[in-house]
Amino acid sequence: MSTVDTGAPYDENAQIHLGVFYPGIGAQTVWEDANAPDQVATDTFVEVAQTLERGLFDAFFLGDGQRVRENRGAILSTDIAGRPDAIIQLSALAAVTERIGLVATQNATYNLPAELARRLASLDALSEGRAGWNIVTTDNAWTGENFRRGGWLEHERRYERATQVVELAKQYWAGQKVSHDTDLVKAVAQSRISESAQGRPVLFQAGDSTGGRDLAARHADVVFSANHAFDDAVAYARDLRARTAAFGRPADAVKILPGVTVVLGDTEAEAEEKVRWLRGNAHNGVRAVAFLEHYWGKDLSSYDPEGPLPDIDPVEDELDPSRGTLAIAARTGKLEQIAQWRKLAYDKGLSIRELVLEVSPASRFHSGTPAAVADRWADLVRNRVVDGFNINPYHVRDSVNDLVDKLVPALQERGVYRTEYTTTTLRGHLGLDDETASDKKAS
Ligand SMILES: Cc1cc2nc3c(=O)[nH]c(=O)nc-3n(C[C@H](O)[C@H](O)[C@H](O)COP(=O)(O)O)c2cc1C
Repeated sequence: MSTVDTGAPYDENAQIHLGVFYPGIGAQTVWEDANAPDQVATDTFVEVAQTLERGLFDAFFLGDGQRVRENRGAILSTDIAGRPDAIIQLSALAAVTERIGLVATQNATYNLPAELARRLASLDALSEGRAGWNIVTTDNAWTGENFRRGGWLEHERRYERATQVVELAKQYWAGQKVSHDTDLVKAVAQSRISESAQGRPVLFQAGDSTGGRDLAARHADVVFSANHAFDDAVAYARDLRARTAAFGRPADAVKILPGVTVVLGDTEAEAEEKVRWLRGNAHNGVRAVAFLEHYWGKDLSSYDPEGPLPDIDPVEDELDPSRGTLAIAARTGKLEQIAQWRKLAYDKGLSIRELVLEVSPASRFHSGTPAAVADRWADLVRNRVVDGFNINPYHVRDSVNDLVDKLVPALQERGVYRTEYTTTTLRGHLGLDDETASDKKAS
């Protein structure tokens, strides 16, 4: 029995829900490996989705980046360029899969509600009720420059707009007549979208601030959470469930799936060795200097990655929050952040590369033997700390195969994971209530 207070009761029969995600941008996946397929080819994602369906996964999930990050006028070396639009890519996958859910990340800052609702409903119809929308607000001004003619919305305004866009999408999906006119969104008319096998797309949410959590608590079915470490995950579950109850919903109405990278080995030592290799790969010398350049806003290529941190100060425009280079909490304190890094590097005698390895967010590894990871996860879902995980494979082929062939059987042995699909829709796989009726009442 549980002694952990997560805001939901211990459940001996809890089942784990699994998704696999690929970020729209970023360097969490090793694409350069000789055995890794092409990072944008349709065939690659057909292979992944079909493998995951064999592993009875709830969902295949794509992140979105409408403009890749830049560093000194060039695409940041860690970013993937040329990834197709998630909804279009998932529509192709709908044709070659039968059961797995298909979740598209789409931002609520730059999309128009009627058009977005229609595209998502189209994916839902094509896939016969397997679509999901991961609602994000997108925190950088580079994307803004491609839309809104260079305009950019402040953090709180982005969540105001996102709330309006989601509420409008729900109205369109419920077949309501829409009439909405604010300084952020104008929308009129009735949509001709028909209901899918699951009523409407499942709503995921990603974004960890108060505004993000409230949006999830109010409207989401699932949250793609950033809180994977045990204490953070417990605190997050309690917080989200209190917010959800405050919006008049059952406290645990929103499924919590943190993003993690799973590294499996036949022994603990082998798994640890793989983690070391992966971290080193993600933050080799060139990437470590590029990481710092992103904060300094200056060409640091003359600095030796194995040497000390630059002793020069960052340029002013990189301090502007609209640059989106830092997590929101750290944005106001860039100089302070750099001062902290200098102290850390000095105290521990770290080089640029070692420091970046130490402070970068690429540490959400859940690693070990399949049995050890399955034991840990069974404990977490039964204690209701999480409802499952959204896994970012570190390698397109090898790590996806490992999940399906090694981790899934270990979870099944522990009775926390399905042995066949018993439902046909994403809403069904996730065990979510049909909220379509309440959408209709609410609007
Ligand atoms: C786990 C996670 C995944 C995210 N994925 C995306 C993404 O694929 N595309 C995107 O534009 N923003 C993505 N975001 C960024 C959010 O949309 C948001 O802009 C950012 O987290 C800042 O908001 P916050 O302060 O509420 O966290 C993601 C955020 C989180 C926490």
